[in-house]
Amino acid sequence: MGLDVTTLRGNLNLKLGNFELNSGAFELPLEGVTVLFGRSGSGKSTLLRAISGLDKHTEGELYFGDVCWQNGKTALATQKRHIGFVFQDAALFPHMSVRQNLMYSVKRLPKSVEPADFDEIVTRVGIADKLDRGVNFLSGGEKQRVAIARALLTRPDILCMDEPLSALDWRSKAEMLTLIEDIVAAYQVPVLYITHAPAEVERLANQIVFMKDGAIERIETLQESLSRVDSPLFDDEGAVSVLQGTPQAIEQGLRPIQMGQNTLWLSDLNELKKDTVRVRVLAKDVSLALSDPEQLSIINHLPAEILKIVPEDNHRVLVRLQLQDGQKLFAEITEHSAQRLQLEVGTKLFALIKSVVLAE
Ligand SMILES: Nc1ncnc2c1ncn2[C@@H]1O[C@H](COP(=O)(O)OP(=O)(O)OP(=O)(O)O)[C@@H](O)[C@H]1O
Repeated sequence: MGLDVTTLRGNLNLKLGNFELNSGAFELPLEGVTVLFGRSGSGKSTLLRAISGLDKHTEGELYFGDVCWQNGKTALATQKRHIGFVFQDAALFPHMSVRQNLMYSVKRLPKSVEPADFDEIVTRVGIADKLDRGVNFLSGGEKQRVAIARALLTRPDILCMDEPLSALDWRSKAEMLTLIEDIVAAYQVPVLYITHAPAEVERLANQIVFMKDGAIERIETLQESLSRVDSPLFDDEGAVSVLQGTPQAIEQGLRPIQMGQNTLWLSDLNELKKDTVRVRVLAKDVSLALSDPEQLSIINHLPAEILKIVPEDNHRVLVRLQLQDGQKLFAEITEHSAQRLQLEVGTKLFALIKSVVLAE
């Protein structure tokens, strides 16, 4: 990440039974976490297999920076692409200990690749005290940690994760999300991440590859995709905004999150180790007032300006707002309220936020 972002570009085709992957030409700067998102059967796993060279029927072309990975039917072998894999079921050797599983892949590294720092990785991933345990005696979350450590030990240029959290309970999911953020920051390894869960996308994604019927439909940043009123990331809870801010020390039993000159107050007091956090706000939890409602019990009220007003079904309207620091927020209000407040593009007002949670 940072200065030298490698771009993955190509156009891949792969036929599997009745299914055809025809990605279309794409150019993907590998920075942070790239989520592959789409309905079941849209071809996310197939695209990941084609990118990784795991299917020898892949055709088309693919370049990792200047290095050619696929040219027609000629493909660079998967092990020469320096990719780390983490799948839904950790895929460990069941009769080996954690350490043996890890060493198995370290020993098979090409001589040209220097193994990563074993102790540092197992400590960061949280398995240093489990190295001599048989993997059958690990929980689902622990197995996934081993799979992540195994992948990191090979110093991958890309980490591919195919629904890595889908078999875990909510608590393990939350811990793993924190771990994934941590390893992306610590090792600067770009991640290709498949998930169905919008909450995981909101928490992790820098950019999103939307897949549909075996093709890449579009590639967008998280904020671009959340700015569309028909974003595929919105489920039955409706439109969602993700705001970014800097956590401050707890004050009066609340956690202030600084966003430019304004502050959001969270009731979540868990320790936050990061400089920047993402918070999630449902549009239906945001209402609007023309004057600063200081007397209200709602603590979060931010000055905002209307960018767009979009009529929805059920006599409701979606109002796109810009906050003072430039971040965008959706409010969903009734048509009646919109008329009563005489809202129009450019109106300056206050967004009252009933509920804010950390994205996870
Ligand atoms: N080896 C195979 N032979 C035949 N068809 C296959 C094979 N592998 C996958 N398919 C089919 O290709 C289509 C795309 O599958 P893929 O797993 O890429 O989708 P996906 O978007 O990852 O779905 P999900 O979210 O359910 O995992 C599916 O219809 C699947 O049944």
